[in-house]
Amino acid sequence: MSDHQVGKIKAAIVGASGYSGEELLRLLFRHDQVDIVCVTSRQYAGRPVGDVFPRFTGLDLNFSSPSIDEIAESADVAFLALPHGVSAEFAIPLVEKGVKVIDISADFRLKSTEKYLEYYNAEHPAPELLKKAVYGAPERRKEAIKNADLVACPGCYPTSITLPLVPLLKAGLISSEGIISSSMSGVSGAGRKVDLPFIFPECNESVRPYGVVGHRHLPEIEQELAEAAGVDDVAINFIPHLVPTNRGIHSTIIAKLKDGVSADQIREAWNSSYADAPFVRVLPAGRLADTKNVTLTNYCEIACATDAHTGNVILSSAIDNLTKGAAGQAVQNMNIVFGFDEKAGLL
Ligand SMILES: NC(=O)C1=CN([C@@H]2O[C@H](COP(=O)(O)OP(=O)(O)OC[C@H]3O[C@@H](n4cnc5c(N)ncnc54)[C@H](OP(=O)(O)O)[C@@H]3O)[C@@H](O)[C@H]2O)C=CC1
Ligand SMILES: CC(=O)N[C@@H](CCC(=O)OP(=O)(O)O)C(=O)O
Repeated sequence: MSDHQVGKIKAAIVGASGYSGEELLRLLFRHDQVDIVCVTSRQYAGRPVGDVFPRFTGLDLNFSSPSIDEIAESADVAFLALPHGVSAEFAIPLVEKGVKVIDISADFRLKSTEKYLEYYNAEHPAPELLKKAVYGAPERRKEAIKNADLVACPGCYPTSITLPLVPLLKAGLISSEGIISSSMSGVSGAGRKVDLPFIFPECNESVRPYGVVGHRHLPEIEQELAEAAGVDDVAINFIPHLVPTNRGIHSTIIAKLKDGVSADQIREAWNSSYADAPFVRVLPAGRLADTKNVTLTNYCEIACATDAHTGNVILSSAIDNLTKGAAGQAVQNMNIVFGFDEKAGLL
């Protein structure tokens, strides 16, 4: 038994005043094996957490703005809930100082530095560290995550798209060509900031696509699908939409079925791939996924319908973008890294 299985670990939440940070607070406060020792925010440093998030009123914890050395001295694990680019600045020294890093940003998700430059308009800040980072999809990388010093948590849209598609590509039930995902996200996906297109009157009573060509999640999704299909490249259409809800992502994915493949075979492939995946819920025939059934949970529900008319399968998946799409998956990864029950703090 490792030391961590007998005692509590100390966690820092870096970027705790944002939406992913708030969700980490909610989940880690109720985690029996974790003590939150440090919650960072530049703008709210010195103020009680309950001042900024009234639902935490009464908790004896203040925001602070410590140096990276101070974070490393106080914590066994650091969750980075920071904008991409900034996250790497923290990850590099923290990993060097032996702190386990669970990064929620996009900085270490892409294996290709060329793709990072193309989609994030910046040279990758730490190509050497990128080689050590493990893409933290617990359903397919659990063994690698166990030994990781740096876990790159998958993006929210990519989580909702890869969970239904990967087992089907691996089993050769669908073609890797011509996949389309039309996905919808609640407004918290854009972060906790004041920005005109995201204020209430602009989003309410509105459904709008954005980033329909070349969204920054595209190379991440394609990287994971190509690996599953066992090919060098996969090209998909990914069409995100902003919808007037606070939380939740729904993806409707269309893929070409291989000859003779039935909906039952699709569900069988999912059930067998996800037999040991506590947070994937395969829905029975006749049901499709619904964000309201996963809100504030770490579940991803997946469902399918086959269409004999076109020979396509229509996949439907739903997650809470802040839980399975961000903080919940991060806690799931922390549980795996430290040898805790994968579900701890998440049910
Ligand atoms: N929202 C979502 O649904 C998802 C978000 N993510 C990713 O998680 C990360 C956080 O996202 P989200 O919670 O939405 O973001 P928010 O904008 O809500 O919060 C960002 C946090 O980072 C802190 N911060 C910003 N700039 C700096 C800086 N230069 N130095 C130190 N701290 C800084 C802010 O605190 P302060 O300004 O007070 O210092 C704040 O706590 C991003 O990389 C995002 O892409 C991933 C999956 C889903
Ligand atoms: C609604 C909205 O704006 N969503 C964000 C994605 C959410 C997010 O932060 O993406 P990561 O998972 O990469 O961190 C976007 O489209 O860029």
